[in-house]
Amino acid sequence: MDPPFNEIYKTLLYKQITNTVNNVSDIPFSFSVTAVVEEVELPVIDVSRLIDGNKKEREKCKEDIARASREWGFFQVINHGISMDVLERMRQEQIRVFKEPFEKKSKSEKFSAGSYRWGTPSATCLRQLSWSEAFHVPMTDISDNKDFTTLSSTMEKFASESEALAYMLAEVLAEKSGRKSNFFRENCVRNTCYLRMNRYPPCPKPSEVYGLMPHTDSDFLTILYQDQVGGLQLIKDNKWIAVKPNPRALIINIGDLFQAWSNDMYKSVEHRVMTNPTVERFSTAYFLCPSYDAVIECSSDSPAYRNFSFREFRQQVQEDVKKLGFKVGLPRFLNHHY
Ligand SMILES: C=C1C[C@]23C[C@@]1(O)CC[C@H]2[C@@]12CC[C@H](O)[C@@](C)(C(=O)O1)[C@H]2[C@@H]3C(=O)O
Ligand SMILES: O=C(O)CCC(=O)C(=O)O
Ligand SMILES: [Fe+2]
Repeated sequence: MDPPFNEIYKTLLYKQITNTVNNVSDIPFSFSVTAVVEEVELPVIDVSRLIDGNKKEREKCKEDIARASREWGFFQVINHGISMDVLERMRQEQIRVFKEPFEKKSKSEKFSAGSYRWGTPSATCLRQLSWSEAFHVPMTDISDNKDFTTLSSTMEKFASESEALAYMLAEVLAEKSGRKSNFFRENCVRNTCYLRMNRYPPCPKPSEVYGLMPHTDSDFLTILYQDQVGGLQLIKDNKWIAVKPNPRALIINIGDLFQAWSNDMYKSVEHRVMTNPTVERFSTAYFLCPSYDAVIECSSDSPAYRNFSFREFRQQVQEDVKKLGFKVGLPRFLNHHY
């Protein structure tokens, strides 16, 4: 059974109509989202060259990763080392867990309280509603899980394979920005990372609501495993572009922490997910995060951001989402912010 999306939709639509009648400014939502967007293939990088390639091929691969992270903030990796078997098992377990009744998911004892999310609790207007449900799970919940299930063991396996890829990419990006690459193995240990399982149910009003509202990720980098339905879009050169699914590839995107740590060299790019009227969509994301006490320090003579801990960043994001209905993110931590 789906979460009560229709009810929240009706409530927010009613609010929008009454506001329009009463001339209260609530930006109409008919809508930037339907604007034509180009479908493109993101840069595709064969990362097996980092391990099997000769010196020249390795260097070329590193440069490809760094360039895509500077120019797109997004790229795809193939021959990434995460086995098809683990990916398929992850997807099957995910489909199974979302099939459970809404009441069971929302009171789920599988993971700690608040891991299951649907819609956008803070939404005060239609444009803030996300037509999706997710389990946003801290890895500690999985490693400490005493009742060993196929779900938790599959998540553990998916996470350990993703972790290896995430370290490898983060180390390349550190090296190419002149930073020490051991930072990640020291500060982003297994238990500080997050795994997120997303489900986007079919939506009867696809032109009026997002599957996932525009956001940047609050981590160092994200590894995304999506199905072939499509719907992910990102901003490039001030335009929304749609990502064409590639069955062989995983998507990598730079998060806020890497943008700050690299002093804006690598870009944490806004992205969103569009809904589909008939087909449900699934994706799984692995977020490379440091411990809450880790300090994100820009290395530069003129750092764009002040030093901040991951704890501070998360708390600020949560406070903004609660108070304003959206995440402000990095601009809050700019030096000379006024
Ligand atoms: C309402 C919100 C929660 C969120 C930030 C946002 O403003 C929009 C999307 C949400 C999201 C989705 C991806 C990540 O899980 C997340 C941590 C992020 O960076 O953007 C969450 C944010 C959150 O849950 O705090
Ligand atoms: O489902 C997708 O394609 C993107 C999901 C996403 O952006 C996220 O979970 O942060
Ligand atoms: Fe995201």
